[in-house]
Amino acid sequence: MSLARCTRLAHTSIHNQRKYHAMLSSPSGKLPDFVKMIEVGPRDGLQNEKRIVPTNVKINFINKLSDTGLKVIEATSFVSPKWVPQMGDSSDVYLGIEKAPDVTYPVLTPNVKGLEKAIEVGAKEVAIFLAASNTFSLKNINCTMDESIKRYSEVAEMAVKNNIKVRGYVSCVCGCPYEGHIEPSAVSYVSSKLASMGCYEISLGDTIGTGTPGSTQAMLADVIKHVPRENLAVHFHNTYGQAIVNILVALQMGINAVDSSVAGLGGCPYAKGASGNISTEDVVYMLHGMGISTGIDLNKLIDAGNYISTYLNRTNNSKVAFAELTKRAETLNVKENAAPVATQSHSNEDRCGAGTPSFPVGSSTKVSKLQGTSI
Ligand SMILES: CC(C)(COP(=O)([O-])OP(=O)([O-])OC[C@H]1O[C@@H](n2cnc3c(N)ncnc32)[C@H](O)[C@@H]1OP(=O)([O-])[O-])[C@@H](O)C(=O)NCCC(=O)NCCSC(=O)C[C@@](C)(O)CC(=O)[O-]
Repeated sequence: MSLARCTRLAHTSIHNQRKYHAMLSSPSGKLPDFVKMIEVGPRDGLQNEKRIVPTNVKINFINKLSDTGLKVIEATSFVSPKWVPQMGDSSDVYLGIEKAPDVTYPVLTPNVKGLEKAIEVGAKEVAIFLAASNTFSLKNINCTMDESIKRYSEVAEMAVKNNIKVRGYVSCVCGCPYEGHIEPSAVSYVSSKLASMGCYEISLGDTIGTGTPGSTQAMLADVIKHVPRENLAVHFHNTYGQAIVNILVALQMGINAVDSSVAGLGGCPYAKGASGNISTEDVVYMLHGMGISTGIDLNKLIDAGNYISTYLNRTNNSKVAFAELTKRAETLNVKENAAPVATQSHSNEDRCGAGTPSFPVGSSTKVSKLQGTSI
């Protein structure tokens, strides 16, 4: 995306974007000029949904995301449907999506069985997921950290033999829902293991969103001693509203890959109380406003987030999408016909509660009128 277009969407002049870019570059390094966004909405975003989302809705959602300029979209997970029923249609979803040639569609594989299924449908990239907490590991994948390292070594080896790229996740990098504080050294230990298994990128997951700029910096400073920052990504849930500032800290520390979820969808079924990921729209808005390009069309991203929020009948948890959709509604003068605009909610209870309105409340005609309106 051109700098001029970034400017229009970010409401900031090019002059100011350059100024902010220079000002916010930390003493230890310059802010990146480009950030790779990894969209995890179709997997992390939907896995916690109690009501099964129809396969065709998942496919439409991913197809819309493929048209936004995103280069990485985590499509689904080949986990046990007994553990995560929402992902039970992973093969149909993967086979049903239109795969853009310049986009990769990684899938989660918790064991060899999952990898075999991923190979069957022709997946080119898989993700394996370790935790920096033993208790979380037991709750999430039914084995200890040590057992999971052994299990994933087999998965990674088999993937590499099949020319499949492997991405790694570490959960609980800033805290565990069961054990509380997690030492940065535990995160570094697990990250090093993933690197030695051949993961080309390791995504550091603040699963329950308790990290602050301080704990994020301490954790990253330790991990960077063991794994090159070029091979790291960050993955923040926004439970405590800290995700966007934690991402800025990560960028200042030289990390240039960020996971996020449109409309702030998400949550881990085995991390009670954890809310959605930071919304992709909010991250992209911040990045463009600082003169950092992403290649993403923010308008199309908002449309994709609006599509899935409307389907789920949920409040759109992206502040940026909410603001821009409100503006679109005003421009189209449809406001008087719509029910009151939903207030933003960030609690998991609200997100899961039936009847929480998405934006805007009203007929699908009104919603579709708002799609694609330029900002
Ligand atoms: C790992 C297991 C399978 C162990 O679960 P288990 O019960 O110990 O496994 P099992 O081998 O005893 O198998 C149990 C049943 O599941 C079947 N099964 C077994 N594996 C598969 C498979 N791959 N695909 C389909 N079916 C499978 C297997 O065939 C068997 O079926 P049965 O014989 O009873 O009919 C299970 O615990 C599991 O699937 N866990 C995944 C949980 C999950 O998806 N969590 C969310 C993703 S992680 C996350 O969100 C965090 C992250 C990545 O976003 C970063 C962050 O924010 O922290």
